[in-house]
Amino acid sequence: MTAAGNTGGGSGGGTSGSSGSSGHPLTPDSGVPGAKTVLVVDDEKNIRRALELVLAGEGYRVLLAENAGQALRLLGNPESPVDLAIFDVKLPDMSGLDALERIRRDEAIKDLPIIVISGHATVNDAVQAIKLGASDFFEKPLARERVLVSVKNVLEAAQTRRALAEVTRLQSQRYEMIGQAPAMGRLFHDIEKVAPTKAGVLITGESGTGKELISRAIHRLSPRTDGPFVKVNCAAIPRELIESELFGHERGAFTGAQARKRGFFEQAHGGTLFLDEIGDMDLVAQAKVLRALQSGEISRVGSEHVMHVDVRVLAATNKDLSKAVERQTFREDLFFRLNVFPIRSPALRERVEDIPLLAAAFMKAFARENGTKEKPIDPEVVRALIARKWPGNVRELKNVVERMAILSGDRVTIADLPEDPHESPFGEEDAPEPAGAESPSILPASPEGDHDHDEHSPSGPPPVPGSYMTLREFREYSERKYIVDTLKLTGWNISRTAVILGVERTNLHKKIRAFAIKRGEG
Ligand SMILES: Nc1ncnc2c1ncn2[C@@H]1O[C@H](COP(=O)(O)OP(=O)(O)OP(=O)(O)O)[C@@H](O)[C@H]1O
Repeated sequence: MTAAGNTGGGSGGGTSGSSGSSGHPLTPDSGVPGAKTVLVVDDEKNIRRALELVLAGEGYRVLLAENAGQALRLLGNPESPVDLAIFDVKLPDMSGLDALERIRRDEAIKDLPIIVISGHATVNDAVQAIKLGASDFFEKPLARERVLVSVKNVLEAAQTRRALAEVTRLQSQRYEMIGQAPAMGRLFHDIEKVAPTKAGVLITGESGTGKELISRAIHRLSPRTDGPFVKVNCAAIPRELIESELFGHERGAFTGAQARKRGFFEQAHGGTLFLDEIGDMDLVAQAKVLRALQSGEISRVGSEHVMHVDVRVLAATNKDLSKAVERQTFREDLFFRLNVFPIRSPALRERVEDIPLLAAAFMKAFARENGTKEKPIDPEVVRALIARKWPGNVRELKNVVERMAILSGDRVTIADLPEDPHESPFGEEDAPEPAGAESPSILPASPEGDHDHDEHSPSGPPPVPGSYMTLREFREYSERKYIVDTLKLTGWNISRTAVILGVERTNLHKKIRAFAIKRGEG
């Protein structure tokens, strides 16, 4: 299809379906149930008309606008939601890119998928469009197949994003935790299985990975949900007080015991007791906890009276308790009692694909809690967040997002990102890989200097407007550069790079081979 080949009647600001263009092989059909609505914004009547025919012929409902103002009015109409917009760059009242920027700032339509088209594309336009989150960019004359494939792909991707967002919403509600990574799927599965039982659960994982949230989810989804949830931080209680804190005391039981006190076991009766940092509990207290768990009976310090308590105990630690058992600083019998059902809370670096979701959720929560406007986070920032190593895990990510929410202007840009305090002074290449993370794997470097790059090869010099590069060459150049930049950002780690780029690892390997990317280049 070329615009020049189509003439005729599409008037600006209308809906298709009435156009009976003679000679076109496909019949426009706006009456398909559930048809997706595409808004075409172009000041050239021929282009509007041509796109209308092609899209309506495939069963899309088509809206037309001849300038940005008209388009924004149509997009603002909640009665007639638009699923995808195709914007020309050059419009009479405002550039299509400025309109795109406006859309991205409008809460109601900010996620609208947009394809940008241009009659005289410059490299800058293409870069700007992609930066503003355009899903595709192509130049006129428009090829029919190219348009249809792009529209179909963009709509499908948007549908997948929406489905994922819905799953996230439901999961966040059920578990009050966010996570789409396979490791989180396994975790949610374990929570579902163990919650209805009375089994002891030992939750292990690094600091800030969500161990407390897991224990709360288990309690909430258990038959004890209406009972109390009592959290005890074993590391924070002085050794000489732990017994009276756990089991309570009678008035005058020891110096300073001025009133009778109920202990945590008693408070948790009918509910759940969460013993956090259990690895820090000393051996004397461990023996008492074990006895309470075995018999279900406790006595307050200074009392002979035995009380029966019905408590489910969950425990968490960021230490390796089996090692503590070997060193005899943790009782083996208590370890087995607690560890009936072990759950491991995955580190953030094992689920980097969750970082965009978590960052967006923390931004939303921060705005809600502080009564401020939710600020969009630039994709560049999200990519940089994914590339970090996060020894402090989700807690650290949350702190960074909140800090950026405070410091940034209207939107969070890369300038708002605080320096990474854990950055290796030796540079990313030499930085040690965290345990469990994949070691950098990249294709073997080809011998130095064995690639002759012609001026417009994808790895050639950076293009500037006027360098007479075709759009295809520009696309390849940009794609290659982006892959190399992302590899650098992740310390040449293929898995993380693949996650950031949203491609399969095997696909990334293919691209690396196709573009002859060498480890460490750039
Ligand atoms: N999957 C998640 N979704 C949303 N927020 C999370 C998630 N995991 C952790 N957080 C948030 O990160 C912070 C730390 O979580 P939490 O206290 O549960 O971690 P922890 O493993 O118990 O930490 P510690 O070992 O230091 O006690 C909290 O603010 C929590 O809300």
